[in-house]
Amino acid sequence: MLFDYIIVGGGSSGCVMANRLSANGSRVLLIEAGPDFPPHAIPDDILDGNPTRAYYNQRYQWPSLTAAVARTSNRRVHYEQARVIGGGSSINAQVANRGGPADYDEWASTGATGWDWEGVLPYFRRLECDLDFRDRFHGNSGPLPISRADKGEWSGFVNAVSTAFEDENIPYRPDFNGEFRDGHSVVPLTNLARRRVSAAMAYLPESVRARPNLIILPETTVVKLTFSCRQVTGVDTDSKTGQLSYRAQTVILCAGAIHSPAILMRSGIGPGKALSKLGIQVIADVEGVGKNLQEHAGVAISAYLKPKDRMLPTATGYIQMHARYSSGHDGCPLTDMAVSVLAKSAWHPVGQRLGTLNFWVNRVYSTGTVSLVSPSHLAEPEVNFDMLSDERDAQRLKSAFRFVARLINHKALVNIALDPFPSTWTGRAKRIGKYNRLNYGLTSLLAGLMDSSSSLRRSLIRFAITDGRSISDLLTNDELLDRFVRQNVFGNFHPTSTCRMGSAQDPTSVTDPSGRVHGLSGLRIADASVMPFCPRANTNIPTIMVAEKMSDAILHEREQQ
Ligand SMILES: Cc1cc2nc3c(=O)[nH]c(=O)nc-3n(C[C@H](O)[C@H](O)[C@H](O)COP(=O)(O)OP(=O)(O)OC[C@H]3O[C@@H](n4cnc5c(N)ncnc54)[C@H](O)[C@@H]3O)c2cc1C
Repeated sequence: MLFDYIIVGGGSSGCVMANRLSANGSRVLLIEAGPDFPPHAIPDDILDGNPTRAYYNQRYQWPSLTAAVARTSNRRVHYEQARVIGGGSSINAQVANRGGPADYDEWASTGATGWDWEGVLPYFRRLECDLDFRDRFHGNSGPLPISRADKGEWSGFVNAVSTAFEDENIPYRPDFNGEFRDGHSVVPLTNLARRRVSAAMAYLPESVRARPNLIILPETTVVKLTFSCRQVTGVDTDSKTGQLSYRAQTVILCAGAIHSPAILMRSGIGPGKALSKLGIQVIADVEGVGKNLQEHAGVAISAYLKPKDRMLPTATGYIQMHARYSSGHDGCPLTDMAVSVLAKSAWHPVGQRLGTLNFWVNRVYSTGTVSLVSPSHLAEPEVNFDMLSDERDAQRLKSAFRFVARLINHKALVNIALDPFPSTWTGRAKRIGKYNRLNYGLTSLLAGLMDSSSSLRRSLIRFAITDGRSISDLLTNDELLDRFVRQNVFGNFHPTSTCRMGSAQDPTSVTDPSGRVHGLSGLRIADASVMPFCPRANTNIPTIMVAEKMSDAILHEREQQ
């Protein structure tokens, strides 16, 4: 069968595309490497309003994907990327930030014509059904519900952080998706009645799945694209049942910022020399494929909370507050930094006792790469983030550490956030964050010891939770702080920009502003990889906006033909 569209990847962007492009009768094939869960069979950990169980469930991830984080630390870690219908939106923390007008105006100024704020706002409105705000910034009839936990649910810890922010001139702003200045707020969530709503749930309900012109093919990996000269004609796939090819007039890559460039390169589209070295026949020498990789680089400070200041078991989510502020560093824009405030740091008993200020550089300048080590689809691409390689990012993350250390010692917090310590979401914290009985047992034991005496707690924090460094050690020794941030920096699972949009004259760009890959026909990209740079927001809602706008452009062009 010849499809009108093959969509590769059923993640945040792919679900949008499948819905919008199949609405007018076009024949659409959606191919997803991971499992599909129709609305009546969604696993409980995906539905959970508290995302920490789904976060680290290996069943929903690419198991062998690793990444080098920062050049100076030689650290290569498992990098969580979704492999399940709904993609990142099925396992993410459900935070629904948009980023601000300046992000998109800058996108447009770098060659993504039409992607300025006025150009993207209609699509932010179209994707959402905001349950709290009705004004020109918000949509109230889109597929994706966005709601905010009640401020009254804030724990004692989060209320005290709010007081500290107010004293730092970072005031409370009720609507983070409508006010774009420095401030702190309740977190907007892709969440309805305390349950997750993924892109799959929002865009692929039973009514859409029932369309006879839409086929969803789960547990099937796209190996590479097929061509006739420079015209893409379809895809080769691999699954448990064998290798099959499918044909379409247009293939749309929605495989995310790590796997879309990998599929391109396996197919011969990318940096010619590097592909030739691997024995891959070069179809189009597009230097920008896999370059310009960005992520929000961050570290964290955590503290032990007294029982009365912890999150109530009945409260929604686990990130209760989000803040943005301006670093004031030379050459950096306003609201370039972000802090998310976790009223509990993980699902387990230790996590329930720890509050965390997770802070990151929200407008990053460092860039990394995705490259191939083998032409085989069975080998994951090599991911090098090179976080903090741009000195502005390193300096701002260090300043942020000093700022958050001051915040946690604010008078409103000193009797609430006890024994604060530098923390990171890496190594030990990640291993113990996996949802299983052994980790529950271990953390129950550790939690009991932490509660039993303050001196024992301090020793445990110093020697079992951290690597022995205290906040004051890092504040008094810049070299130590520098080493700490470079060795412990981690992203927020927000990879973007490896196939960035731009003009055909720009050698770093891969697609035009409608997602068409330069120099080829029948091929588009419509996921987080096309973003010219990572916006000042968690990336799920911006990605869904990208797919909404791209699908509109495709349908519009089809109408004109
Ligand atoms: C653990 C985690 C937490 C996050 N937290 C947040 C948050 O709270 N808020 C927020 O805004 N953002 C968050 N994000 C980021 C956000 O979810 C992503 O930016 C967004 O999902 C990206 O959408 P995408 O469509 O580009 O890619 P994805 O959603 O990753 O979708 C890509 C899909 O393509 C499939 N695929 C890849 N290669 C192939 C192939 N060869 N063949 C077939 N299928 C393939 C994958 O299996 C996947 O399902 C988080 C992400 C993760 C992983």
